[in-house]
Amino acid sequence: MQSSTANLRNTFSNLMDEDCETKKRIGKLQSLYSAKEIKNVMEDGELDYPHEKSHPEGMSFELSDVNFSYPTTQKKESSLSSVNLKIHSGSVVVIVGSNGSGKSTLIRLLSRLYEPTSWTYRTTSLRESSILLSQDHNIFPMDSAEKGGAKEFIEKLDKGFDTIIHPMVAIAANKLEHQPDHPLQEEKKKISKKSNISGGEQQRVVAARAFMRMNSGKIRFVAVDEPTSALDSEGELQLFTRLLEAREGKTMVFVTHRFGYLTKHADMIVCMKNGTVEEVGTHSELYANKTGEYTKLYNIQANAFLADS
Ligand SMILES: Nc1ncnc2c1ncn2[C@@H]1O[C@H](COP(=O)(O)OP(=O)(O)OP(=O)(O)O)[C@@H](O)[C@H]1O
Repeated sequence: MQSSTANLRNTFSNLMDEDCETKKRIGKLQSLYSAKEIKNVMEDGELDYPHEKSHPEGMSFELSDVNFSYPTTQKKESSLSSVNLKIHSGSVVVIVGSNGSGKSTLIRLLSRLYEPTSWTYRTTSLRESSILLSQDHNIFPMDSAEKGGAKEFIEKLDKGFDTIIHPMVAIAANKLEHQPDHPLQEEKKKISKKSNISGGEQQRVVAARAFMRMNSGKIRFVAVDEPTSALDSEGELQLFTRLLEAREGKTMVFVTHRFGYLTKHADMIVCMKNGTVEEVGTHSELYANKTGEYTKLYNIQANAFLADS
């Protein structure tokens, strides 16, 4: 089993220019970096992510020679190999690539679902400043909002916004079947039945929750891993439009298989292949390379569309 050898740095140049004391502390942490990396010990950062007033821009990232293997993997190859990438503050970035090329792994590392070996900022503080919309989600009761495209279908449910979508109490109580006196048993009885909603409707609820979190004013990074795989075309367009409308002061990174609206609006497209960054550029820059990976993937979709019409 190969251990995680991610080497990921998050740089906040504006902050470093602004705040001398912070700069000194970051310098101290960075001087410790190599030693920690050798021991492969994850240390949480010491700093809170800066408040919106002192740091109104989106997060910026710099990945320097990042290698990453999942702790549980049986595979010899790393999921990411020698990834170098700069993501500028406030930019909209789209990650594309074929299945298994490393797109989700990259966005998970940026969102710190998996830990690199060293980091400057406190995990909890970074999480307060980030949102990840992904395919793997839990739906919590009561989440709803118009921007996520969930309002219309929620209003049609028998109990509307009072509907409990996933009775988490019931799930927890299932583990307590041999403890009849446990207080959760009472809660379980109160929940009559689970309300089934479709995959696309679930994605709308998850998106709605993300918009609710954006209202906190703390969000500086929005990571979106294929949140629209089950949405219809209209729902997808609406969601992307609303996310892009909310982009001010935020860096947004999307993973998608669908070319079109998002790739056209991206400040930067990252095209992955076999765990490496194959190409980086705008749509027109990448499409100018007629033998490139991006052009190949784009043409497969464009040709399929033409064949259908
Ligand atoms: N949780 C995991 N544990 C072990 N290996 C994983 C895990 N998730 C992904 N991998 C492996 O890491 C590599 C990159 O996977 P990743 O999910 O990042 O690709 P992707 O480009 O997002 O693929 P897709 O387009 O199919 O979603 C693949 O070889 C995959 O099998």
